[in-house]
Amino acid sequence: MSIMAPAAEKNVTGLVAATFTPFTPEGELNLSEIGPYIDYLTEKQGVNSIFVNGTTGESMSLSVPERKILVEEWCQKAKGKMDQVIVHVGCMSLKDSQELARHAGQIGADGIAVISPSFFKPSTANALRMFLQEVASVAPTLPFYYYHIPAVTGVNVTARDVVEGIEKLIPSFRGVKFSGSDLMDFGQCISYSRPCWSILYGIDEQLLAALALGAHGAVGSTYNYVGCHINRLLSDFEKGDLIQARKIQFKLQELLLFATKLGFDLGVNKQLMNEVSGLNLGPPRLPVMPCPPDHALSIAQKYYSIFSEC
Ligand SMILES: CC(=O)N[C@H](C=O)[C@@H](O)[C@H](O)[C@H](O)CO
Ligand SMILES: CC(=O)C(=O)O
Repeated sequence: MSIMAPAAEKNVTGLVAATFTPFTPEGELNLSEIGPYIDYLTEKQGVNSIFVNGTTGESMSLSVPERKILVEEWCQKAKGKMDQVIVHVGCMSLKDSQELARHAGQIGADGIAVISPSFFKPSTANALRMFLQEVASVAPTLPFYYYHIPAVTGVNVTARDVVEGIEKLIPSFRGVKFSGSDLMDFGQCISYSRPCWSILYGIDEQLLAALALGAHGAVGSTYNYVGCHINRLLSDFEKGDLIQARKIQFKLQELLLFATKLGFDLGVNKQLMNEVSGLNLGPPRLPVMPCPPDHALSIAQKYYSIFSEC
C-alpha cells in the first residue's frame, strides 16, 4: 500500500452476529449478560463482529433511551475483543434516528446502519435515499450502511436503485446489509459497489449463493450459534471446495426447515440461542411471543443431531 494512502478503513468481512437483546425475565434490559455474550461469540463461535439493535435485537420494540444504554454497553464490552460493532439506528422518526446516529458516533461505534421506515413507507428509492442522507449527515465520519429488508418493511424498492450514486449524497456510505432473497438485485449491488464498500448478505440459509455472487461478508442471527460452522463454510468456499461448503449450508437449511415447521420466529430463535449458548438472554418483548419450552428443546436436539462440537 502506498505510503500516501489515507488511514486504512476496514472493510467488513466474514461473519457478523446480529445480536439478541438480553432481557430479564420481567422484560427489562439485562446488561450483565452482554460481556459474557461477547466472550461466547469470540471464544466459542469465532465470530468477531456484531450488529446490534437490529431485527434480531428487537430494536423497533425498544425505546430510544434503551437503545442508547445497550449501545454503550456493547461498545464498552467489545473494546479490544471485537473487530466491528455496527449499530442499527433506524427508527420511524427521522429525529430519533438522528439522535441515535449522533450517539453512536460519540461512543465509538464502528458504523451505523439504517432500515427504511415502514409505517409511512417511502414510495420511491429517492425518498428513501433522502431519509438515509438526513440520518447520515449528523454523523458524517461514521461508516454508513443501508439495511435492506423488504419482506419486513414492505418497502419495495430495489437496493440497486437505493445505492446508485449514493456516494455523492452520503460520502460516508460504506455498503449494504442485504436481507432479501432477490439475488439479481444483490448481484447488482455487488457489481456497482466501490472498493471501500462492504456488501453483506443477511439470509443465512442461502449464504453460499451470495458468496458465489461476491458477498464480502454476512450478517445474521444464526451466526450467534452456528458461527463456527459457517466460518468453515466460508473457508471451504475460499478454497474452492464447494462440496464441503454445500454440506454445511444444507445442514443449516435442515435446522431452519425443522424449526420453521414448529413456527420459527424471533422468540423461538432467541430461546434456541439460550439453549445452545447457556446464556440468559431471557424472553423476547411483546408482541413477539416467548417460545414454548418443548419447541425450543426439540429444536436444540435437532441442532445437536446435525452439528457436532466445533
Ligand atoms: C428476518 C431476519 O431476522 N433475518 C435475519 C437477518 O437479516 C436472518 O439472519 C434470519 O434470522 C436467518 O436467515 C434465519 O431465517
Ligand atoms: C439478522 C439481522 O441482521 C438483524 O437482526 O438485523
